[in-house]
Amino acid sequence: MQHIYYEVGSLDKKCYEKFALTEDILMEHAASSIARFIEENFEKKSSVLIVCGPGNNGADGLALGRLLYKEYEVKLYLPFGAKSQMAKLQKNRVELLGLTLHEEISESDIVVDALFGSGLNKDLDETSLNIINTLNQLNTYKIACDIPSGINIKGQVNQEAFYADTTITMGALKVALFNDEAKDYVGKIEVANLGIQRSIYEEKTNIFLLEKEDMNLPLRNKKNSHKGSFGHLNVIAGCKKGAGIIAAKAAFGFGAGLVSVVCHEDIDLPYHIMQTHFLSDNCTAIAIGMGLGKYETEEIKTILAKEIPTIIDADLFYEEIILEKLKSDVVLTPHPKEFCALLKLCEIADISVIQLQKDRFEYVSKFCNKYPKVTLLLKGANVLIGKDKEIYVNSFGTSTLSKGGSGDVLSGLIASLLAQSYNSLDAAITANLAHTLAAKNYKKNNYSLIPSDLVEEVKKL
Ligand SMILES: NC(=O)C1=CN([C@@H]2O[C@H](COP(=O)(O)OP(=O)(O)OC[C@H]3O[C@@H](n4cnc5c(N)ncnc54)[C@H](O)[C@@H]3O)[C@@H](O)[C@H]2O)[C@@H](O)CC1
Ligand SMILES: Nc1ncnc2c1ncn2[C@@H]1O[C@H](COP(=O)(O)OP(=O)(O)O)[C@@H](O)[C@H]1O
Ligand SMILES: [K+]
Repeated sequence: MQHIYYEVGSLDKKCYEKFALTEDILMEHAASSIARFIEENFEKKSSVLIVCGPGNNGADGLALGRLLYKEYEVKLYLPFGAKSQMAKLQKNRVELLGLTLHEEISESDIVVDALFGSGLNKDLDETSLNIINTLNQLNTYKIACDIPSGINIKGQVNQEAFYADTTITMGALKVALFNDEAKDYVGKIEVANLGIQRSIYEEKTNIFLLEKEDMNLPLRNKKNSHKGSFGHLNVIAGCKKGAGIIAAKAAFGFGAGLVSVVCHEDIDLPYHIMQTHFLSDNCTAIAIGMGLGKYETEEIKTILAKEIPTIIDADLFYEEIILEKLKSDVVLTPHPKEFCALLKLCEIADISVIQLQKDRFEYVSKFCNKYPKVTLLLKGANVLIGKDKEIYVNSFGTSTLSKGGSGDVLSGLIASLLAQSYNSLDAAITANLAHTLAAKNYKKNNYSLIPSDLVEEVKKL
């Protein structure tokens, strides 16, 4: 797991005050990291266009130009001149070196966007917008310095932003890089060391980026076992029975010893999945909500009142009957529209999906502050898993998963781990990693995935 921060100003301050490092030293390291990336990936003499803004992001770009000068064909473009102290200092240095400034954008092998970084604090004016649009049209390798210009500190893209192939971010990972709106722009993310090791630069945080190593698959080590050793999941199937069946199949493939679908009407199920009309006596986890539609309220209430590990999905996020359950340890897996309905139901906020997507981290925090026992998994391009004060980010997902039924597979995977006695947070983290990594491993075209393909890939992890 890596740390993620809302802002790194306080970490920079620690460097100045505690380690007597200066802004100049930090900046030199920031620029060196980008220079190293270019030297490792591009031949000498390649042309590098560096677009520098008026503040310290631009100053990073100017310092980079100085570091590459002579070995590479450096083209510095400063559309707004140098305004911050550091930008003026760096501009003076490049001028003393004999570097001339360019007056316009031209085709180059590499483009470095050092226009705006964490200081973007207002809408882009026409000139900046034109620059970003022109850069985006260039057919070259694109590197963003710290953060693609046009993305603000919350990760919102309110007009347009620079489409980076790689973002080299300074010091530590920032929340802004992981908002869904930023995902198409950031490309591959690398962290630049600012003069001390990252482990010293960083402080305690409540936000974490999940890595493959955080996935703890339900591998079986015990030899003396039987099916009952791996739990019995009950999936409650409603009017859209397919959803429950997909979840049940995913759960079985992910290790639950027994899986039953609870349904009043007779349904066609694979032979290894059982049907029952009521909850099983030995049930160790419940999955409810997917494809539920209208269901007998009293019956749902009775099921939710059971002290059995439960995952709630889909249709139930619109129903008041879940409110009582939110006081307990339960897993919720809403997509953005369902989460908006839930926020309203809980009287936390009455917002649109667009508003939610602008501030995903904030609303997950608000919800988890109010319901600290709940494990909340907010679906999206980057999934956020919130529990009490902590948020875990999974950025492995791809649009391969944008298909009906993908969410049902995820519910099944989480439910399977709950049935196998994982705690709620561990179940959500491992199942979500498995879900996204399975989709990543899928080799056919990225438009073609169906739920059963996803389950097959999960089996191969
Ligand atoms: N603080 C530090 O120690 C370090 C900072 N570094 C760099 O410094 C950057 C932050 O620098 P700054 O705080 O100077 O901020 P920026 O350089 O990101 O932007 C601030 C400048 O842009 C202008 N501006 C903001 N929004 C605008 C808009 N929409 N249209 C036109 N102009 C706009 C502001 O008026 C100001 O002149 C980081 O992103 C990083 O690249 C790095 O050098 C590493 C060390
Ligand atoms: N573009 C994307 N990038 C990453 N993950 C995605 C993307 N689109 C969808 N997903 C994932 O696919 C799943 C879709 O779930 P959901 O919308 O509930 O589907 P359904 O209810 O039809 O099964 C979620 O886990 C979501 O995070
Ligand atoms: K930038």
